[in-house]
Order: sequence, then structure tokens, then C-alpha cells
Amino acid sequence: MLKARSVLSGIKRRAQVGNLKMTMAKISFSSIPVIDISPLLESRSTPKVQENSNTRRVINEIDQACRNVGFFYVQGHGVPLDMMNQVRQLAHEFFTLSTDEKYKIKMSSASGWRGYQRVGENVTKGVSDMHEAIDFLQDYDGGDFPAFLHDHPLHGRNLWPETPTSFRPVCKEYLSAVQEAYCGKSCILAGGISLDLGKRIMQAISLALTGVHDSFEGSRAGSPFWLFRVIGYPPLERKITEVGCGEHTDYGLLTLVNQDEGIRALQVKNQAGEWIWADPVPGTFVVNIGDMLKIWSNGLYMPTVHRVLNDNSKYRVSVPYFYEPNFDALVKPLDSCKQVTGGESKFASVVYGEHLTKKVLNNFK
Ligand SMILES: N=C(N)NCCCC[C@H](N)C(=O)O
Ligand SMILES: O=C(O)CCC(=O)C(=O)O
Ligand SMILES: [Fe+2]
Repeated sequence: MLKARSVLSGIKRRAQVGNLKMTMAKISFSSIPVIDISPLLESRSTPKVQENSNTRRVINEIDQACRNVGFFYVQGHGVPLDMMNQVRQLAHEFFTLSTDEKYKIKMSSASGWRGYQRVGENVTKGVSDMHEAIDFLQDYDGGDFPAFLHDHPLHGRNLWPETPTSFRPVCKEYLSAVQEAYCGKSCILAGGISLDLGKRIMQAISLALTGVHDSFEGSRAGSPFWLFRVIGYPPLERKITEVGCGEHTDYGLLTLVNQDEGIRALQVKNQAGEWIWADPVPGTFVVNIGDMLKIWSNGLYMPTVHRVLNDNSKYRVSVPYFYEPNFDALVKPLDSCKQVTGGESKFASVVYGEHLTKKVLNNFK
């Protein structure tokens, strides 16, 4: 008990130091940290973090990355490398199909903005993005769609391509690997323990921000909404006026990006306004924080602006998975975060699903 309390005050002290740093001088990052999160996954259920110096170190590394960079690479995450590679490989195969074939799963309002969109169809700040993609959002097909959302614009069922034939099963397996209850043969966890990657990282963030592991469970993110994008970026033709994906922040809690190896394209904006490359680090996910963490942390964690420029001769694939709050979560600054940031809420409260819907409807002309 005593021990737990001293860790807690240690976390609070760091929070205050971090905040001072933020207000005194904006330090600018020049690289993105790599964090081995395996200590977070070692325990069967919730890690007893207060008692383990390794988990404490990881929590601190994640906290520092969220405060100073908004991006980090994770390794030791337990998702098999083969599976990460296979998903991107199948995406490459899909994008080489004819437009007619790809349009069999064309995105529309009827599918709740799920499905295939051709190059230029996604728009960021009014400008067409030079990527094609299949967007998947948590399926709400009438059965499990909450009654209050029945006429909702994001109501719909995912559209899965028939070719390549293994696309759907492999992506489904991948989704369960990143989000829940997965333990494949090369997974680091023994004995069918759930991985819950997004949730484990959120538990670490919860400990850093509030001193307890479950601040984002229950009505905040206990039934997390998710999005999954399979994106293809052709090499840019008009390099000066085109962008693979315009600068933006992500909408929710955490994004886990699985990107092609050996090709640099993702750029992250630092506090000085310089673009820092998020070069691929084989076997890792690039993780970044979204708009909802800005509000919950009252600005301690700011989502970092990023963009994609495929200024290469090769076609690039990336596969982001978005781990989000509950669709109906009311997001407002946490008391413990307000206490270390001057006592006032710096951001208006939002309902996550409303924020997401506005963003999605703005992404298509
Ligand atoms: N679910 C996420 N985060 N998607 C990001 C998509 C790229 C930016 C988007 N066109 C925009 O303007 O936000
Ligand atoms: O392709 C990438 O590396 C990132 C894509 C992205 O930022 C997004 O879809 O939100
Ligand atoms: Fe993004």
C-alpha cells in the first residue's frame, strides 16, 4: 500500500515537471523513440505495475513520448511479424487489381462510409489525398448497432474484397491480434492470454495520467470503437503540389500503424514546425495519440500533426488500426490532469462518436 502510494506521487511529480517544461520552453523533438512494451504484456491480467520496475520504466517511457513527441514505435508487442507482413502483402495484391474489380466494394454513404475509395477521393482540408484505401469501421449491421444510432450516417457493414481470397480471413485474424484475445503460435504470451494491445497501452497511459490502470475502461473506452484502413500510396507524380495524405491529427485514442519496410513516407511535425521522418523500423508499429487524449489529458498529451509524402519510386502500403473511445463516450478533461494544468478545462467536452462522424463526413466530397 505504502509502496503503491510512493509510485503514485512519483508519477504526479513527473507530471508537474513535464508541465513546467511545457510552459517554460517548447522543446522540439528530432527523433521518435522506440519502446519495448513487452513488460506490459507479461502478466496474465492487469499488470501489477506498482511492484515491477520494468513496467514502471515502460510507463514512464510512454508518458514521456506522449508528452514530448506524440509518436513512438512499439516493439515487443506480441503481434507475429509474419502476420504484419502478410496483411501488407495482401494489400499490395488488392491494389494491383483493375478499378472495376476494386469498385465491387466501392465506398458509399449506404455502407456507412466503409469500403474502397480510389486515389484522390479522400480529402484533407479540401485537398485530394494521393492514396487509395479500403476503410473498415466497427460493424454495426442492425443487430448490435445500439438503438440510439439506428439512422446514424456511420451505420453499416464492412465491405470485404473477394480477391485476394485470403484478404478477409487474414485481416480478421490481424484485427483480433491487435485488439483482443489473440494468442497465436509466435505470440509472446503463453496459454491463450489475451493481448489487447491497445488496451494495454491505454492502461499504461492511465497509470501515468491518473495513478490507476483503469481510467479508460467502462464508459470511457471499455467498449472501444475501432477503425482500420488499408492504404496504398502510388509514387507522387507532381511532387510539389501533391501529398499522399495531407497534414492532420488522428481522431481518437491510439493509432497503430503497420507500414511497408524500406520506404520512407510518413512525416511528423515537431514543435519547431519541422518535418521528422517516421522511417520504418521493421517489426514495430508506429503508435500515435489522437484528439481524444488531448481532451482527456487537458493538453498534457497533444496529438502530433503528421502527413504522408510518397516521394519514392515504389508503391507504398500502410495499414493503420485506430483504437478509439466508446462511440458514445463523453470526453472531458480528467480531474487529475486538470490539477496539474492550472485547474481549468482547456478544451470543450465532446462526444467521441460525434467528433468522428464530423471528421468522416468531411473526408469525402
Ligand atoms: N481515421 C483517421 N484518422 N483517418 C485519417 C485520414 C486522413 C486524414 C483525413 N482525410 C482528414 O482530413 O482527417
Ligand atoms: O500511412 C501512414 O503512414 C499514416 C496514415 C495516416 O496518418 C492515417 O490514415 O491517419
Ligand atoms: Fe493519421
